[in-house]
Amino acid sequence: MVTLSIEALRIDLGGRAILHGIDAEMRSGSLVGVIGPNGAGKSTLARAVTGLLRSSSGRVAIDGTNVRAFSPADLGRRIAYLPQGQTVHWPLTAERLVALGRLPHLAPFSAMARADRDAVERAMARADIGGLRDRVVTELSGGERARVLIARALAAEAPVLVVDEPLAALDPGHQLELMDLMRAEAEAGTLVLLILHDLAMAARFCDRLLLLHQGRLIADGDPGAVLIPEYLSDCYNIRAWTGTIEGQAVVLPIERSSPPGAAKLR
Ligand SMILES: Nc1ncnc2c1ncn2[C@@H]1O[C@H](COP(=O)(O)OP(=O)(O)OP(=O)(O)O)[C@@H](O)[C@H]1O
Repeated sequence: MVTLSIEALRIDLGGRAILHGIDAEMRSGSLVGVIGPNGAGKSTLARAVTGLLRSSSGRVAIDGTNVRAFSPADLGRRIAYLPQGQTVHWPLTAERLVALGRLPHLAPFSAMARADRDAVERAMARADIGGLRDRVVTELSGGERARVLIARALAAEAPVLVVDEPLAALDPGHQLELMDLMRAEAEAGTLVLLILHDLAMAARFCDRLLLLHQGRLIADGDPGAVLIPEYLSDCYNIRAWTGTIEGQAVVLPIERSSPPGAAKLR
């Protein structure tokens, strides 16, 4: 069981505040979605959680220890991170790329042990990329490569998994498969922090949503409590239909709504 605490976190970049005093606590076994419009600070939060950014004040801690206090390998065993829109420049096979996910577990210059090879196999099976094993990743389609990168993150078998907008390159079937996989990871005990633009997927699969807007945490709670007309209008400038179809939550943007106080164009 791990506890990830974001405590009064403030991040400044380029001389301005990007995140303003974010507070949230999360535990193993949950699928937490981070949503918010472009530029809200979602990726910045992911980079702070994974120890890549120094906070101006406040901190992110795992079980009480500041993430910035861990060595890279120690932190890599605790948090697996798949950044947004990752590109792969080296012509590695998919299997070799997934194996890179085991690096935090290896002593310098040492070969993978049986346990590492087993973890790579498990990750490839969970991401359903066994058929791509020997393919060169630079020759894969965008969606195939995205699934290989998910497998690399899974191979770390870290208790915390942070994935930044993984759905963009995937077709609808693979989007549902990926969300099922993230759900299964959470049910198996991982704390999954998932940055998402797709509000319907967020509503349907996440246990909890953090809604960011202009670097502030506007709402934190059940999807039903966060995806309400007031927040959707204030943060995204949209009016949306929310409801259920065949028992599944659906959020369907209908039209742009005017920002508060703005004159209507029509
Ligand atoms: N290194 C940087 N220096 C200055 N400003 C930055 C830097 N990185 C990000 N920002 C700014 O911080 C704000 C938040 O960026 P961030 O990437 O966290 O947003 P986001 O919510 O992930 O957006 P998107 O949905 O578009 O990916 C943006 O205004 C961005 O321009």
